[in-house]
Amino acid sequence: MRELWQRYRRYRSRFVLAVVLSTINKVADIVPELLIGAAVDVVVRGADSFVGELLGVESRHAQLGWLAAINVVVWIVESLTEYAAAVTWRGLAQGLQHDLRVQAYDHVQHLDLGWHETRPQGSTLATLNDDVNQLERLLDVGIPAILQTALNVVLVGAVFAAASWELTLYAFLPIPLVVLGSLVFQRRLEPLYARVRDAVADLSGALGANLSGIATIKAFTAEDRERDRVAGFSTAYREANVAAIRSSAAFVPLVRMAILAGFTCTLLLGGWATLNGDLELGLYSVLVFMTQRLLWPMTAVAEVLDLYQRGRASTARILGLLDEPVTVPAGSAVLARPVRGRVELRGVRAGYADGPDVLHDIDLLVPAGQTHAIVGATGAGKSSLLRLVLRFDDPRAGQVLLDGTDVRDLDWDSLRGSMGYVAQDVFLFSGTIADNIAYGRPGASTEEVRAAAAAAAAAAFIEALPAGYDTWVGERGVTLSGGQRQRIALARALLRDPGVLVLDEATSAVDNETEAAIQESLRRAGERCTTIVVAHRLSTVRHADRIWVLDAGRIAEAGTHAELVARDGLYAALWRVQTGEAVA
Ligand SMILES: Nc1ncnc2c1ncn2[C@@H]1O[C@H](COP(=O)(O)OP(=O)(O)OP(=O)(O)O)[C@@H](O)[C@H]1O
Repeated sequence: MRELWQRYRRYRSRFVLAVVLSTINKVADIVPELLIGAAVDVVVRGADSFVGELLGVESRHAQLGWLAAINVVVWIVESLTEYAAAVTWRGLAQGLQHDLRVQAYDHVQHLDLGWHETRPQGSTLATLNDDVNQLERLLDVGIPAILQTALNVVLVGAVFAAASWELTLYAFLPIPLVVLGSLVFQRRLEPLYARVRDAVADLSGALGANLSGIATIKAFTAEDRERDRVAGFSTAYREANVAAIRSSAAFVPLVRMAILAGFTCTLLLGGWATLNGDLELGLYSVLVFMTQRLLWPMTAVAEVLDLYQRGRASTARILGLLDEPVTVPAGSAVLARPVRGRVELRGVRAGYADGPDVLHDIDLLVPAGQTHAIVGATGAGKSSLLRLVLRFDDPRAGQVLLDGTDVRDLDWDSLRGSMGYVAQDVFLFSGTIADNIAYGRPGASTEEVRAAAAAAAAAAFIEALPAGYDTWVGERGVTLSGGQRQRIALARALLRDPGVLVLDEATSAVDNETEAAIQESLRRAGERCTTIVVAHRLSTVRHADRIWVLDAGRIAEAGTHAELVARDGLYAALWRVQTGEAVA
């Protein structure tokens, strides 16, 4: 909470305003009870009553009239401040939750790809959604309730103290008990709620993953198994909640017993004091009412505590997410545009997390404007190499350079802004085909989008669709075939007019004829940009200026297609297998 207070300074004034409004509201809320006492006092003591002496009015009727008038004013003030306080607290809660969510999301976007790959998506989603909502509830309901309870104690305490020190002592007797109980419960509840939050993250993680993999689940008739697995996570969530509820629910009866003691003392001792003439009847009635007002809200303390603990656990998770370090931070160097597109890897060694090296001693140069291919067996490290060029990861040793500058020194706009990338598994956003192509360069004209589609050999199939470029494609482009999606992704990359085009199996799902068409337009586009292609199908890359053959993370050989075939090494063997000249 302290961290929130420090991070979000701009909300402080609104917070203070909300506190002031709630305070006025609480004062106005207590006054009518004082007025009851004053009314009793008027009826019993007439001209000598407190109100009569205060206002200098003798008639009981007139005194009661004054009380009624004051009552009306107080009620109006109470209603207005109630409204204003609610709007302010809610505005604060909404504003803060919005800021936190957007900030946390933005931070998550900047976390390196490795972080995303090792953390279940659902868990991040749970933090961005549920945890932020939980915090909103704490600010919206919890904090005002805590404040109201505290104000209650202070204001009612003041009235009691003015009336009788003895009674104050008895009426307030339960409060230390309640506070002590709260502290004990809070300590017990904290780990329970942390468990609830973890359980909900696991549950959404499983749900998210299963929905993404629904086709696989169906294909393996794993529906029952998956239902049981989700049920397992749901059970863990339920049990975590039940444990927390059991503890927090035990709190209310404890508070009730404490209240009973306080109330009985005020009722009895106050009554006896009134009978003995030590306490005015009006004051006695006020005190009895006030004890109720003081003590009953204490039963809600448990609920508020509940909210507070949940809110705290959630806040810890959100702030934890915000504190995740960005391990691949942007540099600040800016490249002159247009970039030339010279890509070089010098003595690069790379791997993932704590795992072994997957690339060793890579020295590779792609001169500006050339098309180079990277081939090799599956798992040889081709995609890992491309990831270094895009700087999704940093190498463990060595350097990756673009136009002679270490990519670690470049700002994202210079580095990724000058690259066009088509990933192995294409991701299309929910939107039209035109939107998806234009994603490569927001603000591109319709003509430019169409030209890019033509260059990716996608124009014909798009125009044959009933809605053409306005065809809606789902989040994963589910309404399109694999080859169609690849071509849209290619158009999206080409529209950027990139200095370096990075293609990871970008045409693996299209037929030979379409691939030939794409090759042709890439050759034309390639005149302007450097192209780095990863492909299994060697016919895709045979015209490349240079082909690098990776074997178990090392460069085994390099050269043109003709050179490599003549060399009769690894590439030649692969080529023979693929062209059917050799039987593997
Ligand atoms: N995100 C990752 N985290 C950890 N290890 C990874 C990750 N991606 C790849 N690897 C490992 O790195 C090695 C090289 O994988 P990479 O994907 O670069 O190979 P590839 O040549 O592109 O294979 P393919 O042709 O099958 O796409 C493999 O042993 C793989 O297990």
